[in-house]
Amino acid sequence: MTVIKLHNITQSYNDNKILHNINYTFQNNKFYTILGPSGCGKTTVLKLIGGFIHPTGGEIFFGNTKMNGVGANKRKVNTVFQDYALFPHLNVYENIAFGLKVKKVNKKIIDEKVLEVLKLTNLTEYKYRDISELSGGQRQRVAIARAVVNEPDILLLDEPLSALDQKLRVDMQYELKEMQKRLGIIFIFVTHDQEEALALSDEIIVMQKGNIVQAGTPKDIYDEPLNRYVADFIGESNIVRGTMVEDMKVDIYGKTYGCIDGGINPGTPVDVMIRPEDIFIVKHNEGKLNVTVDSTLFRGVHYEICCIDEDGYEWVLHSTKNAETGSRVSLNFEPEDIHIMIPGEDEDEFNERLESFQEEQ
Ligand SMILES: Nc1ncnc2c1ncn2[C@@H]1O[C@H](COP(=O)(O)OP(=O)(O)OP(=O)(O)O)[C@@H](O)[C@H]1O
Repeated sequence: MTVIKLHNITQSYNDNKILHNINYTFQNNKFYTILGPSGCGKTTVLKLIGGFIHPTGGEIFFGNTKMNGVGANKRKVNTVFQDYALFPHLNVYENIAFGLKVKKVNKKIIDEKVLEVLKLTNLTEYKYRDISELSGGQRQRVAIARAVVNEPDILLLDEPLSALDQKLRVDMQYELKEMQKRLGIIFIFVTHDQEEALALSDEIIVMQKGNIVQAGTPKDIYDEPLNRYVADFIGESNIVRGTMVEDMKVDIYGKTYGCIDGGINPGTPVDVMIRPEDIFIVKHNEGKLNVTVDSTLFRGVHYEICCIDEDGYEWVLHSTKNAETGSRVSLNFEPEDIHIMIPGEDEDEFNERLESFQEEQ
């Protein structure tokens, strides 16, 4: 059983520190997504696991074996890159068989293995097609087939769906998830697309400026983001300033609301998050907050309704029913849907939480 352990990993390029003390353990047979904005260090983590670069500090283990200094060709890891890097002069079969031929694997075994991955990736009927005659999604599948034919323990996927249109992207997401289950190996997928991360992952790792800020199941991260940065990155949210009044009571813009969080000193400034789908419209004066409907947008599965409260603050909610612009209504939300977060701007507090999170890993 392969487990990848990153222990106190740092990475610098020319004295420029890119990764700061990364600690994380990847378990076997799980789909991981590394999520974060451009330049936060996602690809650098993949390159370290793939053995394309070696860490400036810290240790990488595969199981009990220390992998620092072990080259990419000595690891049971394969990578699917954003641009697929297929051989344009070879057909589908030849592209997939290439690595096995180089290793001088017996022709009959190559044939068996290629046929098996063609089936796995739904490419059997395209076996002898030239790469130039394939769609983007089919090329993507060839790249994956070529990566898995060597039976790696770990598959690294660096933004592999970014070149596909939206519909194809969603289809490929289903296929990738299915493939990971069938192969039973570790998939580590890099993206800056939060919807993709939520749909695909068993675990999401959120990165910011070379640090892991939060890691957990999609539901954990969506429901309980550690701070404003994570909440903003994952899903849509109303994030407002508040102050803890006492356990299970928070002040938002001068009004006190019940919440389910405790253990934070009264008077502590906090960020408060309420997801748009957790806010409901009721009759004027009958809810927690009187507002005027400012604008509405039809988003297909729901209406996105923007309201302004009596103090001029904006609240966005999602509803299957539309509301009339200019109408005066009231908003309701439950105490368990008020999520309290420590403000990200408070550096000391933030670093303390970051350290305790990293220690837990
Ligand atoms: N070989 C290198 N030499 C110097 N700096 C590098 C090198 N490779 C990456 N960097 C820098 O390291 C930082 C992290 O890069 P990385 O590619 O890991 O980010 P990323 O999160 O994958 O970004 P993207 O989503 O844009 O691919 C960036 O600031 C990048 O400029």
